[in-house]
Amino acid sequence: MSRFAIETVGLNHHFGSQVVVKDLSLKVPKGSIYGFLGPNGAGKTTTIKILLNLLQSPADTVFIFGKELTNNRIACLKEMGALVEQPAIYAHLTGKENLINRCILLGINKNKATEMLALVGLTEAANKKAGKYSLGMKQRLGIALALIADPELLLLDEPTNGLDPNGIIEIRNLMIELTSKHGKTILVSSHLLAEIERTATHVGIINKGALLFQGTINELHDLSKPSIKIEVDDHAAATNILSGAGAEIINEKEGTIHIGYTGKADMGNYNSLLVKNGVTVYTIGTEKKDLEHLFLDITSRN
Ligand SMILES: Nc1ncnc2c1ncn2[C@@H]1O[C@H](COP(=O)(O)OP(=O)(O)OP(=O)(O)O)[C@@H](O)[C@H]1O
Repeated sequence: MSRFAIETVGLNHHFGSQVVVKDLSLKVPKGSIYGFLGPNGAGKTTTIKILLNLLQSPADTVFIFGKELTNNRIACLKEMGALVEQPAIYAHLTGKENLINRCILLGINKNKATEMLALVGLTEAANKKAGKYSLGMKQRLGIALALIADPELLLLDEPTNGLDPNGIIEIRNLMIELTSKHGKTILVSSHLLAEIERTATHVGIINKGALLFQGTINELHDLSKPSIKIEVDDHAAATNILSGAGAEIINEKEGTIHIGYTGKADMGNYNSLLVKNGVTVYTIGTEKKDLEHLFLDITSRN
């Protein structure tokens, strides 16, 4: 059995002469929340549509739980639930009726509707017309619809787009619950790293259809080069002393200096050197580039 819920092997896709997905090899581990990141137009939605077989792919390029997609279309689709673009919701029906409707279509026991409403936190709004739902509630109903046939894998295309901070937190918590309590695997796309940084266990970053980074969220964190931030009473004197000692000055202003990190021992040495030379050190510590900047750095490379 494959340890990946999704694996693509050198996947390509083009619209006319525009190459939209370029030699893409995704590896989405089972049980992960995989943040599929990239700026607008990077090729995320196109990739998700390929995974769902809504767009064609060549044989032996897409594998869902180890099964080749084009030869096992139905078996693969049974493993997947998806929310791509707007959820297909009947506005004149209640949330519950929307779910019951889907149960009837799929030949699933209607009780599943109540279970799904509870899972996505819509029990109290079950009998309200879906057209009157807030955007966040509509997204949650969309996720409930995607989950109704109990798929192992959920593909969510920018599910927090347009939501307020509360709505974002609700979707975030729902994703964590679905993986931790229900053993699902989730691929969630976003153009904002900050939005999925706290939930994703793994990250794939694409731009112009090409994969620029793939790994765990910790591996992404490790990529950001740390610096040492020092707060002092006299930054001009401190800068002289530090550069004289060979430190790489990254920037300095109003009592704060950033220098390149070269190890813990050096940090101690810089501290005593400053103190010995009459500079008061208020704080000294390491600081990492925040992930949003790292994301911008990575995506501006190609
Ligand atoms: N049906 C289509 N026909 C022609 N070009 C398309 C089609 N669908 C998408 N594209 C183009 O493919 C590129 C990738 O689009 P895609 O929607 O996959 O990007 P995305 O990463 O999901 O972006 P966004 O975050 O804006 O949704 C874009 O340049 C887009 O204009």
